[in-house]
Amino acid sequence: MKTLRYHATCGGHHAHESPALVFQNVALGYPGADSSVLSGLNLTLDRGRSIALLGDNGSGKSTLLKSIAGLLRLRQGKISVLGHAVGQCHHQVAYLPQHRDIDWDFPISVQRFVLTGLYIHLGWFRRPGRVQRKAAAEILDRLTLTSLAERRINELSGGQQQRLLLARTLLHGADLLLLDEPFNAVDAENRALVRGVLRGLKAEGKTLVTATHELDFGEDFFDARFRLTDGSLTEEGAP
Ligand SMILES: Nc1ncnc2c1ncn2[C@@H]1O[C@H](COP(=O)(O)OP(=O)(O)OP(=O)(O)O)[C@@H](O)[C@H]1O
Repeated sequence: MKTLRYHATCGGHHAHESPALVFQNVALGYPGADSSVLSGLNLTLDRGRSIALLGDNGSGKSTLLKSIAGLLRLRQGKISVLGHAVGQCHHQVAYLPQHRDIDWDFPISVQRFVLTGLYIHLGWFRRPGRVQRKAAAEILDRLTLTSLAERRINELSGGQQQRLLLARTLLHGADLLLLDEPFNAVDAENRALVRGVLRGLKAEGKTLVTATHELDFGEDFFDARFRLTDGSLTEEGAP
């Protein structure tokens, strides 16, 4: 699968040498709420690594991913993403939201939905060109969605919609991928497919942060596992 490359990067001389992620004493929460969901977060993640975020419902996995994606204002501390302040590197950071966070009744076809993965590169008004359409078609094919390309997104099953979210995330062509439960509603047959795609990303040297309930990825997929409990983050198995 070919990855699209864009001139617009959040480069800078030393940016490519910096870790994928650095959290320094970060606290996260929502406007209007007195208490933070997570606090005292410290983490350094090197490029090319793949980590799991584990934790019960409501423990803050999505909140943590949203903060890295620049969707949540920090209450305290600092997050650096690929050597830049959080929110400055959207070209290189792709976020796969939870299935429930998407308005599936929005009237858009599968094909057009996938192409929204290019929004950050094209803006609202530039149309995708031939190369980009070809890349989108390849990704749909890889996720066995080609036959559904003209369908409305609300005509898909939950598992097909989940693969569609992954397709859009892949088209973004980012170096850092934030995946919020990418196996949600994916059936057994397609699990192998999704697993293969994620393994491919890892082999390409992408950095992956995956919120998951299940360790359905195979033994060696994650380089480290972090658990969110009682508002803090601890590495499992770390001394
Ligand atoms: N938009 C919001 N406004 C206020 N509070 C929120 C918002 N989104 C999440 N929360 C709260 O933040 C806490 C963490 O939620 P979050 O969705 O990050 O957990 P999670 O670990 O991803 O859970 P799940 O496994 O159910 O997806 C919960 O107490 C939740 O109620």
